[in-house]
Amino acid sequence: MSHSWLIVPAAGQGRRMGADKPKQYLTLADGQPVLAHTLARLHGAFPSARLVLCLDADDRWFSPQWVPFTNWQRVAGGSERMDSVLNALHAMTATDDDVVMVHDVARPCITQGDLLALYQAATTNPAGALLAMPVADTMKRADDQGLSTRTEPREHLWHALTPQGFRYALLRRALETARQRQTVVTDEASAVEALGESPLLVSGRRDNLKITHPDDLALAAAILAAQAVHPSA
Ligand SMILES: Nc1ccn([C@@H]2O[C@H](COP(=O)(O)OP(=O)(O)OP(=O)(O)O)[C@@H](O)[C@H]2O)c(=O)n1
Ligand SMILES: C[C@](O)(CO)[C@H](O)COP(=O)(O)O
Repeated sequence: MSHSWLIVPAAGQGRRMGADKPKQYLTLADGQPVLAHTLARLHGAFPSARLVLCLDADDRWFSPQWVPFTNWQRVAGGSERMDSVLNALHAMTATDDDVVMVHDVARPCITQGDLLALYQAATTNPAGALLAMPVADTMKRADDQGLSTRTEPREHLWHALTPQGFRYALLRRALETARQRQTVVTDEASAVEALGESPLLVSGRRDNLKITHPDDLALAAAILAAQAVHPSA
């Protein structure tokens, strides 16, 4: 019997946020931290999935009260995001064909529609799938002084988002290969592409914000409020 798995990398320090605690523990709305909102969204779409939560070994802010899943485990994060995800893969009792979706804890505005669309694509495409956003702005290449030196072609250029979903065996092989090659990848799809596979890009909502910089917190709160009024907007 195959199972669905969710890996949530939540072991980051939030350096770019510059707060007094990791950004996943900053209060977002309803007095709940970012982490609680993200896990609630994932649970709403996949209530029976198995959750593997990657937390820093020295995390002193986490509380299990924020985990709505019945079947879940925590694993220690690693030095890079990919190490945290690999630690999760090594701790899972998954079978090769289980579908594994990886979603940043820093993306609390993810919607049920996008989650289900990604799951469907990851299940039907052997090379997996990732939520992504076609680039809508003109893209500039800067020099070290911040001067625009070139405009990059934006045809077929996408912003990679999360979740990204793959069969367990492929994802584990891809990240272990990246580690053996001493390559640091910033998303799972990069590692799968390096094997010569082509994951499917699934066009996702533009409000699937990754909370990264200080002004992202208020923006994420505004998105959640707007989604509450217009759920399918
Ligand atoms: N060693 C790491 C680094 C990051 N992450 C997680 O990966 C996601 C995306 O990373 P990012 O937005 O860069 O978060 P941080 O690493 O916390 O941010 P920063 O780079 O500003 O420190 C986040 O949910 C973060 O918690 C992780 O689990 N393990
Ligand atoms: C996985 C990701 O969110 C896709 O855009 C992104 O690569 C994470 O990058 P970060 O530097 O770890 O935030």
